[in-house]
Amino acid sequence: MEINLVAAAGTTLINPSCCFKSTFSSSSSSSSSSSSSSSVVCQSSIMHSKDQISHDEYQKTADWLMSQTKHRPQVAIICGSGLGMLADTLKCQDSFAYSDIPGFPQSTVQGHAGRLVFGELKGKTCVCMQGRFHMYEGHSLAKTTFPVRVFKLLGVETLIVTNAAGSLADGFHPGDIMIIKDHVNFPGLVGLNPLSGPNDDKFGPRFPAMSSCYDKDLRCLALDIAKQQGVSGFMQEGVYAMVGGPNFESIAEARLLHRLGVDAVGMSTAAEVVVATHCGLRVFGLSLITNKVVKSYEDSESVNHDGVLEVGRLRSLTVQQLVTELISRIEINNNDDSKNAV
Ligand SMILES: O=P(O)(O)O[C@@H]1C[C@H](O)[C@@H](CO)O1
Ligand code: HPA
Repeated sequence: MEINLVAAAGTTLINPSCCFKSTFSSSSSSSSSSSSSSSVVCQSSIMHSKDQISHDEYQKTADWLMSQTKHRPQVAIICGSGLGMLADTLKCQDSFAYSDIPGFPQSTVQGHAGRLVFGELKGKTCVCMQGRFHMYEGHSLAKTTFPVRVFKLLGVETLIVTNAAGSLADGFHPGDIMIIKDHVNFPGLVGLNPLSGPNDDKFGPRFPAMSSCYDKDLRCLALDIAKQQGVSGFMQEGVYAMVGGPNFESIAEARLLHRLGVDAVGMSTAAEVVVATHCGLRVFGLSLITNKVVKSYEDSESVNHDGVLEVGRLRSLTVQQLVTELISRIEINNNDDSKNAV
């Protein structure tokens, strides 16, 4: 399938205010003073002690979910912008609005429905986040990654992360699917890390290695599956960089990222993967390339979120078929962490 870059990426910037639901400020709604709203704005930039989440809080959410559904997931999927349809393939669904789940943050971005869906897929029990949390929404990094530790407590062994990303690599095109080989966690490099603060040894070590956080066997398996499904023509493998957003990159920033060896850039994923790797989850990651990042002052195109969502829709079936087949072939150890909670 050929994807028309110009049609897909569009040229009009959307008004960001229309993406924010009223739930954005609900955590501070008990006070209407300006200090309460500024505390929301500051959350993502500084690690406050109030950002710390105790083991009990993760456990309470996991216990609540286990009391509401009989599903005990082995695989968790986080859907990126425009990729929420991955949840629709689950059979025997139990689904929960994030607003009904104790302790869960709220999604505020268009293309992120804000539902947690449990169900069966090709003999595996899965849980799927239809919508993720980003630091630019004002969540602390601990909050953006909150579900990952809950998944661990539910007994999940494998985490599949998907995202929409802009490409920097010269041979990449909108509509390509990039298997994530590694990441550059820009917020983490300057100290904005979900693992900052006291380490919770029950989840993992103080200094976790990140040298093999994207499972090599799963990457090879995905490439094999792509070949079998006849889609290897637009499969890529590369390095994803997480930036804070919400603005897309300036040309100088794009050039910098390109020189650093980044293949695709987005505003999520790396923090989730750091937390998942810390607590011993096996990770597989996919970026759907939704646009080329503008690297030239002569280029008159610009990216916008509607264009990002549109490419998501155009490639949704391919991503769905690839992920479904991957899940069906994942080997499960059946470590029941929901019984032997960490
Ligand atoms: O949740 P992901 O990383 O897929 O979302 C990307 C980054 C921004 O949130 C948005 C920009 O269009 O898409
Ligand atoms: N930059 C950052 N995040 C993105 C992009 C981009 O070009 N496209 C989709 N998410």
